[in-house]
Amino acid sequence: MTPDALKALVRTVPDFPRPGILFRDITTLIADGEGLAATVDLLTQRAAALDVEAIAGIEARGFIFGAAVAARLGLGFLPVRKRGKLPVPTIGIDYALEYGTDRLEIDPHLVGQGSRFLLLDDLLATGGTARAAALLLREAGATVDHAQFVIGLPDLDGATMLAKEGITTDCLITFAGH
Ligand SMILES: O=P(O)(O)OC[C@H]1O[C@H](OP(=O)(O)OP(=O)(O)O)[C@H](O)[C@@H]1O
Ligand SMILES: Nc1ncnc2[nH]cnc12
Repeated sequence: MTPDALKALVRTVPDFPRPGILFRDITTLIADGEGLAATVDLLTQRAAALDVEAIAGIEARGFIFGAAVAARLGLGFLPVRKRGKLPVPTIGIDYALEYGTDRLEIDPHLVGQGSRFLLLDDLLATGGTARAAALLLREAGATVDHAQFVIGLPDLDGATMLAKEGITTDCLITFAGH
């Protein structure tokens, strides 16, 4: 399946969760068996070319793809969770995204000193979420040089925000506009 065919499986919902946001919804993509398999195949091929030892996925949509790619590559998966979900002492970071603010938390004991993480999420918009996740992983001792996404919204410049942190960005498909 080509990236254009994957793009056609993403549903666009205007004015969600706020007026003016064009929400790029991956639930239609993952409901399609071929679409889901092709997405995980493409992410895995591209992740395999990177020198990484583990994958971190961002709650919630990053879990869907991150754990699948980690399993394919035989790597461990670390969930970067939203506030209050982890049952152990955490480190956390507040951040802003395209349509709000939130807090991410991790269990720092799951991060080995210097271990090389690939950050994986469904969508890159402003980059605020991915940047926060990378800073948190680094605070715990990880190296984070690469981030991978199914969808990129280049007009929101998330790749520039991540580049300023020394992080390369890879998106399977892109949508112009917000
Ligand atoms: O690049 P940014 O502007 O930071 O936006 C991208 C983030 O926004 C969405 O997550 P959301 O917080 O809506 O959470 P969800 O995965 O739980 O739906 C998306 O899954 C990314 O994590
Ligand atoms: N436009 C958008 N669609 C879906 N998820 C998003 N996360 C941030 N911006 C988004």
